[in-house]
Amino acid sequence: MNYQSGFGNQFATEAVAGALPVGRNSPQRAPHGLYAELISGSAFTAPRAENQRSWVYRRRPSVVVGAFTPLAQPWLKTGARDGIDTPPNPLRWHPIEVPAASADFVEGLRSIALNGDPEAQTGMAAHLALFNRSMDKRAFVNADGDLLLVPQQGALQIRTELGLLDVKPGEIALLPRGIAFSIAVDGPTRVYVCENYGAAFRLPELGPIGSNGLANARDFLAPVAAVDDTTGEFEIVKKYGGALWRATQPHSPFNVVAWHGNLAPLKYDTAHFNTIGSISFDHPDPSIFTVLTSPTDTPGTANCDFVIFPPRWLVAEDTFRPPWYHRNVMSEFMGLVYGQYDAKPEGFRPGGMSLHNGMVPHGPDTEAFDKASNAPLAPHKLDNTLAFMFESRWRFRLTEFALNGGALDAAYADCWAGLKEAAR
Ligand SMILES: O=C(O)Cc1cc(O)ccc1O
Ligand SMILES: [Fe+2]
Repeated sequence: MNYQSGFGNQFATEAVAGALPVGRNSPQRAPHGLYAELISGSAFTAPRAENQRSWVYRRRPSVVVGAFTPLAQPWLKTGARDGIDTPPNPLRWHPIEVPAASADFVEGLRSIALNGDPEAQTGMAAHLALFNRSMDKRAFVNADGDLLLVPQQGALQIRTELGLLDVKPGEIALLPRGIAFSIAVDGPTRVYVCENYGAAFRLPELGPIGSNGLANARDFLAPVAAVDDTTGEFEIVKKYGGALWRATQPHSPFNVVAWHGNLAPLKYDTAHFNTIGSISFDHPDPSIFTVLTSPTDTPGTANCDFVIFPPRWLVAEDTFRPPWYHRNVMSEFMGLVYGQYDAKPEGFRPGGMSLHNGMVPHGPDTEAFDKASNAPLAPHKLDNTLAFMFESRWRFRLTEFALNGGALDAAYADCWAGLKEAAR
């Protein structure tokens, strides 16, 4: 696979020599008779640092498509309005198996936790995608939000309008809103999905960390142009205002021969994350593990932070090293790609999920507490592990599927029952 590197870079790529106009975006006649089309990911007048747009040069413009009609997908929910009243308990789910019945990415989406409202361009959703079939002559366009895919089981071959991305567990994909894509898989596949209705994800500020560290811009990879010249009818599935719609068109939507700009799908390998931690004492706030952030208008208060807990050394002296007991104003949806999470060594399983909504107390289970309270404080490597968190300023409301679909761990709170009262 061939990629171009750099978060937010101004990329330029052509699958056919000479297809990209030089020195202008919209010549009177684009090269090779292609159509020039602009896709903007920010308001025209957004500040330069946040301005995102790409020019695509395609065999036919996207406007050549039939009328959209409703498409039922009863498991896919949108915004706080589609959630149900959610108890202020710590919540955890066992891994949900990929059903044997044939399903592609769109059919396999199962919404779990919701907040905000895409009409107001605020909030996010956490979904699972449980599927086993490749999308065939079918593309998905999400106009409601950007998608952040965190594959947990099975690799993804993603074809987008701008080219191809191969993404396997341990890596993530960021698919901007409004850009068509299609996903091919080899077998049963489980993906955690963050649908971000708010401001586009960006790299966090580094403050005193300096000019390097955490996720480095150059490790984000964008595709090169890869035109799909297959003929015949294509189905376009569009998520628009919380509903799915379908239309057909007589050609592939992946008919882009060349493109340039900084609005692009990206992949990132979390193995490249430069993890920073305490080299003196105390367990730091998990914000040091932020890979990407979707800010709100309130400084430092994210619509969504994507945070990872990667392999790392623990060396802090006279310190309880796992997370402390806490309750936070922010809401925390977590998943586990592989290995063990130090606060919950047994009950939180790869493919599982947890939700600790704003001001819901949580922290290490009894086993983790006892172990960490008595462990010799030699340097210790937390290895072969990758947990992550979608952290939001907005409380999550669960779907009926999440709360009553059978995967909820009814005994979760028991993991703290063994914590003894301190002597009086
Ligand atoms: O609750 C969790 O497991 C996530 C988390 C991890 C951490 O190291 C500190 C705070 C926090 O919310
Ligand atoms: Fe937490």
